[in-house]
Amino acid sequence: MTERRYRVLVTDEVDPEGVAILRAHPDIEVVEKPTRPLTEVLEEIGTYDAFIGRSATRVTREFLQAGERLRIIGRAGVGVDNVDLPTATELGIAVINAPGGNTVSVAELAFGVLIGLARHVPVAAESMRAGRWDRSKLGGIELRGKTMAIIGVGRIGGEMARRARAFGMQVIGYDPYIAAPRFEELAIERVERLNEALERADVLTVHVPLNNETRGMIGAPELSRMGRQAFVLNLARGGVVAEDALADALTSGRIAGAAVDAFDHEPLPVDSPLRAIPNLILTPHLGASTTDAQRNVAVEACEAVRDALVTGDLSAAMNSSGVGGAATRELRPLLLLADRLGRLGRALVPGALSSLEVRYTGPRENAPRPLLLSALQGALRDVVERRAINLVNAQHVAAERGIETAWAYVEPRGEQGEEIELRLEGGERSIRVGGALLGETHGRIIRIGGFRVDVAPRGVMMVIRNRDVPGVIGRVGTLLGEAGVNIAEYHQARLQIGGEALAAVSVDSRVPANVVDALCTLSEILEVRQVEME
Ligand SMILES: NC(=O)c1ccc[n+]([C@@H]2O[C@H](COP(=O)([O-])OP(=O)(O)OC[C@H]3O[C@@H](n4cnc5c(N)ncnc54)[C@H](O)[C@@H]3O)[C@@H](O)[C@H]2O)c1
Ligand SMILES: O=C(O)CC[C@@H](O)C(=O)O
Repeated sequence: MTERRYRVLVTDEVDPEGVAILRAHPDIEVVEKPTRPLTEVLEEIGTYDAFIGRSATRVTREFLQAGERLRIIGRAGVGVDNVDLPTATELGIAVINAPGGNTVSVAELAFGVLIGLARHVPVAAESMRAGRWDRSKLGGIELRGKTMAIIGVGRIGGEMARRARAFGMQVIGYDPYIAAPRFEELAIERVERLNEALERADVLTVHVPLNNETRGMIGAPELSRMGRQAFVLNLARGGVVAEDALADALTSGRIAGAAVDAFDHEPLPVDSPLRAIPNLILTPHLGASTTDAQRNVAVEACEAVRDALVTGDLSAAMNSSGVGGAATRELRPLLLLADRLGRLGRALVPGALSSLEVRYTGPRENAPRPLLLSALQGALRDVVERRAINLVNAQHVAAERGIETAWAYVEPRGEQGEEIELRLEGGERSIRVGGALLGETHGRIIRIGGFRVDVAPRGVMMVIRNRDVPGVIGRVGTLLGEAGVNIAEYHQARLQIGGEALAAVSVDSRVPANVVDALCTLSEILEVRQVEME
């Protein structure tokens, strides 16, 4: 059997339908293991190119550093609070999650536990199992007419709003990062202050990611603003609602009930005081645990990891500095051209690079930033030791080396096509190199310094500065021919007759050092550089 190129470790019981997508690819070898302690994973993670898991495995700095070959972390789910994102970005490891696949499952469970609280379903079921008939003790309330306050009006928050309206509830929402039209579309009354949401809520439900801003956002002071009739739902992450404060509010009767699906420490310790509170419904992080959601997120994550590994498509990566999304796929020919221009410019500015600027002219206003990253990727590809440079860590690597970066967008004039210009500075030198896109797919190098050229960025490119005297092209051609180097394109440009000239020569293989030396000894040659374009 031929060896497969990429090894992927899959753990945490990712749905088989997703894993089958990886197995079906001839270049991918899949190893599936159950969830294990970190120490065991660390022993072998160095042999894998990608890892896919759910929330149970913590992808720490140590994990990422031990993964010497790791290029992709796939998360079959939404929250990536179990992944050390800054370290992944620093090391150029793309983090890909599966947003959206489990949204409805979480919202449905939230309504399940909410009705459970409103109608005492768990207590009633337990009392029946115990042989009792507690009908008079278990009177509930309707949801109709009550106010649901949604904290975080993203995907799950939006589905909560739709369901709440179907129940005849009033819906208010707090999310400072979401623009007004989404509130209008979901018929959610927007509140500007968290306190207003707390004071008006009969049901408070949190659907925010766990981060420094949201950790503990519902603590004792917030709970004290709520009505005694209120329910609190946390199906987001442990820590968004402070567990101790929630326990106090429930046991003191400050609020009527709560449901929690995600905890500070998972699994929840056996002796956790939360387990003993009667008006608290606990579920063991079940929000996404439906066959539908698991299939959706597994397929989404595995497809994206396969594409990232095999084709280098990082458009689904959440840490590719804003380069994610379908738009990136459209930008591919431009990204490739920017990378090649970065390589070319770098070869012409020896020594440490101090700045790189990108100017893009064309119709795509979103292009300059990704093009800058791609140009950096090309320019810095030899400076990162152990790891490859890519769109994920390009900006980080540049900042680490003190390289100033900038980009600019220029509106095209008339029939002008798409063009990229890079300006690189380092040591005593600075250079402008330019390229254009032909027919939306093929990049050409069109400018090197002050010279207009027209050559495809392929194979190996030689940039030869020479004096404009007769016979140079012949002599260069002869030396290359004698060395068995085939010339694909030769573009000679000059600024004035008899002045300085420049040749952009595309060749099919690298030119041996002794041939470059021989070229440099020709009296009319001023400088020879070669750049690997592939
Ligand atoms: N229980 C589960 O099994 C389960 C499953 C899926 C997701 N989750 C959790 O639910 C969270 C939400 O998922 P989603 O898909 O809706 O994410 P999302 O990114 O679509 O929505 C999150 C929303 O929170 C908002 N937000 C961020 N910080 C905020 C703040 N300080 N105040 C108010 N709003 C803020 C954002 O603007 C965004 O609209 C995830 O981050 C994850 O942690 C849990
Ligand atoms: O691993 C799981 O299934 C839970 C995932 C869920 O919390 C998420 O953030 O998507």
